[in-house]
Amino acid sequence: MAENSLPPHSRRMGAGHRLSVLVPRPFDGPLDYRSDRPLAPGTLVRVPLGRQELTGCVWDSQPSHLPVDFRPPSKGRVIAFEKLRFITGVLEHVPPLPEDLRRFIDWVAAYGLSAPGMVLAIALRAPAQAGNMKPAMGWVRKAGPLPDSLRLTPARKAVLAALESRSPSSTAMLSEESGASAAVIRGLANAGILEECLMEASSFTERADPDHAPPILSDEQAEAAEALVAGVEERAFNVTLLEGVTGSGKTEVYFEAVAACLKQGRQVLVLLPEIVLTAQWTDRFERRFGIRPAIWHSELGQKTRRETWCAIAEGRQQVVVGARSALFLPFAHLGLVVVDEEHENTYKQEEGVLYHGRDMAIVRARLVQGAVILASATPSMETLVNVQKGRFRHEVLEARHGTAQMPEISLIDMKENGPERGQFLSPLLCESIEERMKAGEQSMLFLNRRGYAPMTICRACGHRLQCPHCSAWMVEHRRRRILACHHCEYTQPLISSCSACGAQDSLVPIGPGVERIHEEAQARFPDARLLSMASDTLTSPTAMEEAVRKISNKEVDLIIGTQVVAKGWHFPDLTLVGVVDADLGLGGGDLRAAERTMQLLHQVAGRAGRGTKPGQVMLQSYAGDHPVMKALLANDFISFMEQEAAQRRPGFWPPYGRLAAVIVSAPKERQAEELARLLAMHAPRGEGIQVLGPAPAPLALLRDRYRFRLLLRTRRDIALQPLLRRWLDGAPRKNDARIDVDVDPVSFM
Ligand SMILES: Nc1ncnc2c1ncn2[C@@H]1O[C@H](COP(=O)(O)OP(=O)(O)OP(=O)(O)O)[C@@H](O)[C@H]1O
Ligand SMILES: [Zn+2]
Repeated sequence: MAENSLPPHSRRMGAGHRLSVLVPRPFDGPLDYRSDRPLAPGTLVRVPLGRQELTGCVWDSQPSHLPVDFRPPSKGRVIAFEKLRFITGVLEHVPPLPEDLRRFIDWVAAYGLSAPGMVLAIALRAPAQAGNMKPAMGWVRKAGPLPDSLRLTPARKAVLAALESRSPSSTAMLSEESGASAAVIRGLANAGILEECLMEASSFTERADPDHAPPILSDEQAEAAEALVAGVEERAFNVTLLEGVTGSGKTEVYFEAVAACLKQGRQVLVLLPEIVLTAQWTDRFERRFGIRPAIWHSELGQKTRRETWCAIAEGRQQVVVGARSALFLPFAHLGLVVVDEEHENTYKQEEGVLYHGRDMAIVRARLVQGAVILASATPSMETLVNVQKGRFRHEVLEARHGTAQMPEISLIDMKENGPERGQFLSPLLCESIEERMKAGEQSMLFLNRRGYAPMTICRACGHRLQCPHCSAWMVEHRRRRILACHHCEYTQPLISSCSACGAQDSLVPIGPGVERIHEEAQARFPDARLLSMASDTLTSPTAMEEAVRKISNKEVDLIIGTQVVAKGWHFPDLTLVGVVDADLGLGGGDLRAAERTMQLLHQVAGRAGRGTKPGQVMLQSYAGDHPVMKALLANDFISFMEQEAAQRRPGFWPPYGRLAAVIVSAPKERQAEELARLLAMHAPRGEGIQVLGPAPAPLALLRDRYRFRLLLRTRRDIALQPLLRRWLDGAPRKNDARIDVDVDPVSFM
């Protein structure tokens, strides 16, 4: 190959080539290595770093692909070629990271001011473990287009034809299907027509059938589906909000767009806000398309993870459903991304590399000229504003599917009609549950709080049990017989005497968690069959599947759960939803507290009456006059969001302005505070730019670190990233003090 035709990432100099390699470590950009042959960008390589050896990726950062506003700083010192270390190996059998994924990684890093290597680490979680993978003996696929010079005997033709319908294939299967001998297959491999590959017997991927079992859509559904299909058929970037009341069939409708994408031979990614929802979703997918899709989330085993990763890179796996990290999969030809329940906060990654799954889904799709569908009954303010501005399209489903009606919502004023002391379920709510049980219908009690009681207090001295590492109360988990901090991993066994005054049996639980509601329900309805659903008791998709099965088979009368029960479930016999504490989310008063409470309560209310029987929702509240309660009772989401918008617009609060949180933390309070004050002194200034704080974070102590927060707020037309870079690059890096940046913060803790 002529020297000047080599790409710049592998320039030839002296003996070998200079390679740019991004490694999964928090550097500003890729590092330079030396290789004795040029390697294409995307190739996964093993490289030495200090005394370690890591898997990295040959990189081709092109800052010109990023908007000027958030280009990362250009690279500093160039190391002399002779001093570069050699790469130690190439992961020959692992597909390279495609260009659009590399650009996506650059984008996520630049937008969130994260180290690109740490973003790459998310994408490498599966293949990095594949370093030692060897091709499976006897598994083959076509190596590429057939050379013109190839002599095609009938036997060879038969082998290639058999591979059309099933690839990769084992030699034995191929020989059986084509009638050709193993020698013919070996001959093709020796001629370079077939290649051995990584696949194992279990990983043969079936094709989804877009016409397997299409539903009969209502007129309203058909119209929306048609628009979504058109979006896919454009083969250009576009975003549509599919807004439909709970139970309107949003899933069935966007399945039509999935079918259209499959017909084009392109891949589909569907994001769900909770892993536990995948079980019911994959069942529905299977009924519609005849096969199960690939599933992607953090709890997959290594083997499945590797196989799925390769199948997606090779384009064999057509549909993936998963958590936000699925955005970092190496799709060969992605055509459609669906973000179901787009308003959900769980799409925000809050640890490590911070990113918002919904927003990054849109970036990912734009890089591949794909379509995006955002589905929700209660779209986020961000999305609604994008619709208003004409950036997103909008399809609406106003009616529930079939004969199902929207549930009737009522409020129980706890000031007037509350329960007796020490209890949490009002007489009105209990009566309704009893009625439903008599009628053979199911009820659900919702309380967004895990454990038995959120706080434990000593009756003798007033001491409250607190986490020694965080400014948070210890939460009693009676079933597990522990006290747990919900902000760190600290737990301790239940104690019987006060840790402050030593008084015996003086500790009393304050307030309810789901476990306590379960206990109360058990006492009130001794004959009822109860089922608890909380994220700490139903941890795996399989446990969830079992719970769902029980509910669907009517082996349960009363479901008691935290927010996992609120999400997209469909239980036709569930007719009553009781919200134990409707005011719970309104405290704390962060920017989106009201919006979020509204969305959550609307969502949980939407579980009632989805079948033929009408549904009823009862909200226990002390704040009946609150706009959220009024909006829920009037079923008027639109006016509520308009009021919210009117409150946020003047102060340039998101989505009318931009926000980034800067969190300063240190093991000593004074250290953190000093650095935070210093930052405030050097804060960016200018018209439309404002810095709020520093103030102690609501979680002032977390994992033994004291925390202070600053908030940078700008007008929408001012980009945050360059301001943040200039501001924070100048900050002193002192001892153990740390500065974390959260662009577009969702949590204000
Ligand atoms: N056209 C249709 N034909 C047959 N069944 C349908 C049709 N549309 C919807 N359904 C069924 O109605 C139920 C509700 O639909 P779906 O779960 O898609 O609603 P949704 O809009 O996603 O609700 P939510 O926002 O509450 O999750 C499902 O069981 C679904 O299979
Ligand atoms: Zn803690």
